[in-house]
Amino acid sequence: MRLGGRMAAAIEILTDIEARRRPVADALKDWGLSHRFAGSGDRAAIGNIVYDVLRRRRSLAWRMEDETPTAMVFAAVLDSKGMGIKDMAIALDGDRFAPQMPSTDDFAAFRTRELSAAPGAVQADVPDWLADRLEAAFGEAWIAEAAALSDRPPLDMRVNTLRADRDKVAKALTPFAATATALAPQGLRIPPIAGDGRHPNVQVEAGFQKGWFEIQDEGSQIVALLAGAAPGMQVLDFCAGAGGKTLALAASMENTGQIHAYDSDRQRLAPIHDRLKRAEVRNVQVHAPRDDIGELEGRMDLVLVDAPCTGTGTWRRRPDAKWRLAERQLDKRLEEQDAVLDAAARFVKPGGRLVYITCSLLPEENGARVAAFLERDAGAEFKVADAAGRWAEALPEAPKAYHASALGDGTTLTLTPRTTGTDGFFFAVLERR
Ligand SMILES: C[S@@+](CC[C@H](N)C(=O)[O-])C[C@H]1O[C@@H](n2cnc3c(N)ncnc32)[C@H](O)[C@@H]1O
Repeated sequence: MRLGGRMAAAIEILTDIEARRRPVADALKDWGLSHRFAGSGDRAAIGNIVYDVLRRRRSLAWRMEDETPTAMVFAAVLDSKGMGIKDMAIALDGDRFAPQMPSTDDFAAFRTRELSAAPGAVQADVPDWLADRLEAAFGEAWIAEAAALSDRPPLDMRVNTLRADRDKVAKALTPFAATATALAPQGLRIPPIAGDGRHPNVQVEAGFQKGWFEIQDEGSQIVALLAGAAPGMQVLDFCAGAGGKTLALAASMENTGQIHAYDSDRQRLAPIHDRLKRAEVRNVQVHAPRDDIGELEGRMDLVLVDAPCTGTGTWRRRPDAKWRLAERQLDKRLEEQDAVLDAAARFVKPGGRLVYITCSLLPEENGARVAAFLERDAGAEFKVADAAGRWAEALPEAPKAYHASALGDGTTLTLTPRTTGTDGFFFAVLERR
């Protein structure tokens, strides 16, 4: 397919997403199934256009003064290819599959408007209702912080030190030019895709099948490391889900001690079994949702709460979620976060730690939930520890790229694409007296 056909396909898919409120991955898959002539290069290029538009739909629409999929696709392709309007006209000339090129007048706004003149939420590419919250989180830098959530993401992997080391995995991944991550000691990164390509499917590599590495964002690797799981500990991963953090904790514990992996949703927990097997993790006991784990109460050195959240920190990878997020969903998440913190805290032994993590950047889901927990903690059994100090211990070589905030007696950390080059994460540690 030529550029015009790819753009037309992207317009069709975006129209479908909008009309039927479909998840982007489903819409792309369906398009692929009904257009089998399209090769993998075409699909990758079309997917990039669709994702680029979804990441920046507000700013693209503002610059075009037109929020139709056609206008946004033209603007996104001009940007990503660094192309002028004339060059675009030449590229589409004679291509019978190309969409109708907007007229010179239609491009008037695009040629003259400066994004810096747009309202903050447009520059930041976020829904209006989130602007105040992001400003509360990042102050003057909020627009730059939010805009960085619209960049294309890298592909990060965590080397499983139970099976391999970073040099060995980097060598096995030589064709993909994976390089060491800047902060996480066991991370490898394939940079964001420039142009039309796509990241390799590293899960078909022999090294992946042998459990040498997992796909895990560098931010997720860092917060798992900061949790401070050490060999011989008793650990409860209370929101284990598919086990991304569980696997990282098991490696930190060198397969010793015991991790109890629990989740209230059987479906989400399901993939953990295969992943544990592949990674040769032997210190994890998986507890199904209805299992009684009462006997673990008051006995854990470390309880990890990787809480259900709005996922605003992962918008680079899930841009459609940005536009679907509604205030009532945020409210629901806040209730779940309070419930999960209260439920998990019971398992921490005196002198043990309760770690609270989200992949959101909204203050209500982060510091405010920890503060609310402390208020409910009538006996003042828990206190906030110094998360910035934990970073210095766990990552002595790494620059202190995070945002730190004071809370109670301690500090909490926020990682963002702009500062740490990772997905957005929040990290707090509470110590039980
Ligand atoms: C952010 S995800 C966990 C991701 C996982 N830790 C990982 O690293 O792959 C949050 C999880 O919390 C679980 N969850 C929500 N409410 C819960 C509750 N009350 N008790 C336990 N788990 C809960 C959800 O089912 C979901 O799997």
